[in-house]
Amino acid sequence: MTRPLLDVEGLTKHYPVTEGVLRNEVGRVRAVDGISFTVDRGETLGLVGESGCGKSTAATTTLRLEEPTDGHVVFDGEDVTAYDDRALKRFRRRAQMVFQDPTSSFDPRMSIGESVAEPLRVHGMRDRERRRRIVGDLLERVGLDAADMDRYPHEFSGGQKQRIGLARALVINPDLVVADEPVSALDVSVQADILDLIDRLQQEFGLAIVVISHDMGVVREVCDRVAVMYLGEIVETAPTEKLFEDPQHPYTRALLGSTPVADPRRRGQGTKLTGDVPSPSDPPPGCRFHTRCPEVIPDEDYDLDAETWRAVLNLRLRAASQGIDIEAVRVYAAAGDDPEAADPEAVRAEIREEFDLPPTLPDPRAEEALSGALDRLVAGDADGAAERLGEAFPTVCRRERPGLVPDGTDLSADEWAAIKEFRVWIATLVDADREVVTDRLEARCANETNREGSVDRLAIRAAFRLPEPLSDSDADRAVSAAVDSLLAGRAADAADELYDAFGPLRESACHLNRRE
Ligand SMILES: Nc1ncnc2c1ncn2[C@@H]1O[C@H](COP(=O)(O)OP(=O)(O)OP(=O)(O)O)[C@@H](O)[C@H]1O
Repeated sequence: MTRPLLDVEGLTKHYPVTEGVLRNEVGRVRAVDGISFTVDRGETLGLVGESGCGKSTAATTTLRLEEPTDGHVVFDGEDVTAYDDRALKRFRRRAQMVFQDPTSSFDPRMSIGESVAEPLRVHGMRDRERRRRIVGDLLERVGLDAADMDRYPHEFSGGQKQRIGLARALVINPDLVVADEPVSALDVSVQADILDLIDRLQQEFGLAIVVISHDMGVVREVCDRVAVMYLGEIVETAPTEKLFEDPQHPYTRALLGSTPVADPRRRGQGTKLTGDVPSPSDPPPGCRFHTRCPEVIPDEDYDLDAETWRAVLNLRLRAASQGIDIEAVRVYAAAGDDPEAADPEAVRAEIREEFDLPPTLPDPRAEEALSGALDRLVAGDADGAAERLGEAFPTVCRRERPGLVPDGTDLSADEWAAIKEFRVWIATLVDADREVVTDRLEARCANETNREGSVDRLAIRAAFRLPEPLSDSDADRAVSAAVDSLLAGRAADAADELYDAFGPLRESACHLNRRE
């Protein structure tokens, strides 16, 4: 069977930002903003990215420890987002979470045997001796002693506690474990042991695991596939080796460039990440990474290298956010003399230096625009300067938001997004009988029916925004076959057709990789 255990599609979590006693909503933190990924049985997927990019929120909303704002989570053919309390309790048996800090995740008054056995008790196993047998066996499997079960958390080291945390997650035989930064609170000396243990347990128990980490080294060690997150979005997914050998997204390259690598041949590969992650309550337009991207695409009319273009855009961004304190620059340029009398040329030079801009840009048209903007800045017209820079230095990276496109196909980002939505919708019907499939299909396609009022191929294509034909002929064939199966009420076949054709594909979201 090729269907994944977990199919997450368009998952979104926005936290409201409120103000005043009436708690009026004045904004939203877009912690997770429409991410999609799959996890196969027995597979380890890494979710990697800098702090604050939404990894933990992705985990807690996938497991419905928090309610998602939007999107679907399909687990073994069931829509987790539609579960009632009972179904959710069943799901919690099958999908477990391991937290970063092993110390705070244990009750200091409970022996670790009681802690590990707690999920068994909660889920109804009353026989104490049986619980102790299971716990003893598991403690041994994670490298501790069965006799340790009568000891208390403070008697164990951080690494041992993380082993106990893993035992507790495994005690009710889950199919999926989500481990949030499983080693980042541990001494470097024991991190490798815990990663080895995760690897071993994954094989022994045939688990699907999602490992969340900010550390590329950790995901490389244990993951089969990796999804890279930036500011609430997934920007690239790829099998681990491919991701490290040939990263497609500039953010992945920058993350790799910021990770110390043991292999001297790979040292210095990529560029270091600079600047802070922008706030998820006001993410940049277009590609969210464009404000920091070392490879941000230059306007084609200019002849400027990547570094200079980055420097010009940094000035543009700072000017737009009113972040240039021209009075302070004047004080600096005056070097102890009256700032009001500071030489405008020296002030301009100071700004250029601050932004790593050369004294003259090599492209005359770009130089003209830049010096015009600098003149306005020096004259105290910050708005005019920002406007001039905004007009003169456009980039597609700011103008258009790139969606994920799969490698090796001609699909557009919109087509690929539509296929994933179609697939996850079908995935919730694989166990349904024909009438149910037909009813659901009719409801979904109600606005698209043909003249006779019935659902046909075109109606399904229209309802799921699947153009006919798709830009990629193989993809079109697979989608057509799935549509036919669906019309015949065979949802399981339709799902298989789509998962077979679009198994975990390599994807990335960057204008650089876009086919014209
Ligand atoms: N309950 C909440 N209310 C408002 N904002 C939140 C809430 N929880 C998380 N956030 C914000 O959502 C964003 C994503 O947070 P999240 O913890 O998911 O990121 P992360 O990648 O796991 O980071 P870290 O590794 O630091 O935990 C952050 O900006 C965070 O401040």
